Amino acid sequence: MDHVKLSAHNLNLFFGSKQILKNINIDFGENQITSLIGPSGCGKSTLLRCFNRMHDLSADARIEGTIQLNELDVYDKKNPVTQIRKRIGMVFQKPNPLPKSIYENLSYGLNIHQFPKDEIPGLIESALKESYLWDEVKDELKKPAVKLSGGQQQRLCIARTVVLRPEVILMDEPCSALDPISTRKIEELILSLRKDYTIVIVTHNMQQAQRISDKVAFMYLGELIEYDSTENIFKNPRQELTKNYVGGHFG
Ligand SMILES: Nc1ncnc2c1ncn2[C@@H]1O[C@H](COP(=O)(O)OP(=O)(O)OP(=O)(O)O)[C@@H](O)[C@H]1O
Repeated sequence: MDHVKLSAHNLNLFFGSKQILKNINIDFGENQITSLIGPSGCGKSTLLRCFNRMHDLSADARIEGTIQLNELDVYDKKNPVTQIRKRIGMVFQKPNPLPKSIYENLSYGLNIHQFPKDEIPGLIESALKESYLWDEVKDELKKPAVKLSGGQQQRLCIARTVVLRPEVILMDEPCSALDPISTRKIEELILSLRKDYTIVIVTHNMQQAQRISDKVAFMYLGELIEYDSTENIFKNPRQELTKNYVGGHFG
């Protein structure tokens, strides 16, 4: 791996007394797409949410171990969570645009982070182009975002993340609410974003994992069982559990 962008070391997570993540160690390479796969409830989303401190407000969540973004200790209380989330953005399962216009969905974060006012229109245009949405919305930027189709809303949510120029984008099953055509569009978009961002994506869709990822991490019951190139995970897994899962024998 050329350059490690994001990593977890000896990561344990407990909800109350129940241990959900067990000693996770993983390095994500810069400008790589990594899929997290595994049966329902194995902890994929919980792990993803650790990377940008989404558990901060869950009173019953306890995290041990470290997460690093380059040299930065993500859980060092000196680092405000808003800054962490600017650098490590997130896209959720269901498109969740703000109940505002298309334009305001993008200007919102830029204003919070005090980007210069005169740069905002240009940044919004670039983010919409980068997210394959510009041509469809350029003449109706004042339209309420909720009036877009589901697939367009998800591309808007991706644009809302990239407009802040993050380093990492976390995606939690971003296509699960979409039809096959919208899904393909988002997959193409994810592939095109790889040149600028490091992407970690939770997916249930094995074909999707094969189509878009450089590396795949297979989790089972809170443990990271195997982490390797996409080709090795699907064609030549080292672990019996991985083989059974990607072979469709359980999950
Ligand atoms: N806030 C919470 N409080 C307590 N338990 C939780 C909480 N969030 C998740 N869990 C539990 O943690 C475990 C892992 O859940 P998680 O959503 O990470 O799994 P997953 O692999 O992403 O599953 P799926 O593929 O179904 O989304 C499950 O047993 C779940 O019930």
